[in-house]
Amino acid sequence: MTEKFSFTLHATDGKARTGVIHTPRGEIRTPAFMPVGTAGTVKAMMPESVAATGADILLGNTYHLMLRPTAERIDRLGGLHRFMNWPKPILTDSGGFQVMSLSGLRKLTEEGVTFASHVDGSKHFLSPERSMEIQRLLGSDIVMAFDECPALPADETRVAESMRLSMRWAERSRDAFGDRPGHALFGIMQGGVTPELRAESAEKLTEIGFDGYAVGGLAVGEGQEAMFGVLDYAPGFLPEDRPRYLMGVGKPDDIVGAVERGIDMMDCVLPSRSGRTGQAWTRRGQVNIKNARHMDDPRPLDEHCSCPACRNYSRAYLHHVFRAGEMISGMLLTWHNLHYYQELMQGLRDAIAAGRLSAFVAEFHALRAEGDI
Ligand SMILES: CNc1nc2cc3c(=O)[nH]c(N)nc3c(CCc3ccccc3)c2[nH]1
Ligand SMILES: [Zn+2]
Repeated sequence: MTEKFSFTLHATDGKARTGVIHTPRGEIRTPAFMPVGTAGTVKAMMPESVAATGADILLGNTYHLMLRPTAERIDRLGGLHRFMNWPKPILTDSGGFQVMSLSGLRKLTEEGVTFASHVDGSKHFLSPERSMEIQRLLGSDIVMAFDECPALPADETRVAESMRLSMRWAERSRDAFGDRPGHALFGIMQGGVTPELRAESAEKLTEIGFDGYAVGGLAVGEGQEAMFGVLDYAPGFLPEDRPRYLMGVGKPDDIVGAVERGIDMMDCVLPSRSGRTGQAWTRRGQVNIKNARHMDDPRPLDEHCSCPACRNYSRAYLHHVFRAGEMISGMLLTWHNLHYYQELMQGLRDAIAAGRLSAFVAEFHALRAEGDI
């Protein structure tokens, strides 16, 4: 068990890397997929079940938790790990992204952002300093700098101004974070789809110095082609001995493409959110279990999958409980999707370690039929 935060690279295959992030609360195998536990829970999952899928770390949200039950209350109750019964590492976002996408009535200044809670309309304020304090009260192991992610489409001038504000906020985040052994602070690169702006952002972050670096400002509607276009160069602008975290990504083929381009960590609500709507992700593509053609199908979702949903239930049963609106439906599909995502990550880690990533990626695409299976 280590008392400090460090990243060990074990192998590379092209631009792809595999390694381990060491934290006092445990190891994170990379490339890693991090399930999102927004309000202190991965929806429809017990923490033990999330751990059983193979997740080494999960995400919490400063924005949601500061509104309800508040960071001060969670601190008084022993911190977020104790509160939500998840003893392994937790990464929390800094809140700015969620303010812009969720809250009402906002005012953005150099100082920070004031906004109305989407829960009860009450007024709140976030700044680099306040975000660092909230994430410290929550006790998260990996803290994200407070940034601004511009809504797309945005013209280059707006993207440049927003990125430069985020870089000034990154410096204030670093200063406010202070020296916290065993806890990490990650900077977030912005700059839209403009290489020069991405380079300027990476330079500034590297100069300030962070324990890890996120590629922000993507997965906001730009589409996979534009996202991969940025990922063809942006990760390479970041220090290669530190973890690189692509925020908000994504579908299985987004994840494979991001890992090929040098990304080490990813998060997405997709496997849990789509699981609750009956959308299953499998090695052969997507299954919409609510489709009538599954009504009499005795086969499992995926005969190769070892998750509880695939081991113990038929497509017919899953179809039935979704149609009947039974709670077990979201539980089983979420478990399956998170299990599938973790199996995909294990496959990527093994392939990179064995120097056979291109063969793995070719097989990944060959197996995936288009549309519903
Ligand atoms: C879905 N697409 C998506 N693009 C993102 C861009 C950014 C960005 O540029 N800056 C920050 N700070 N966060 C972003 C997020 C939220 C990721 C998250 C959610 C929940 C918990 C912990 C972390 C994004 N999510
Ligand atoms: Zn399964």
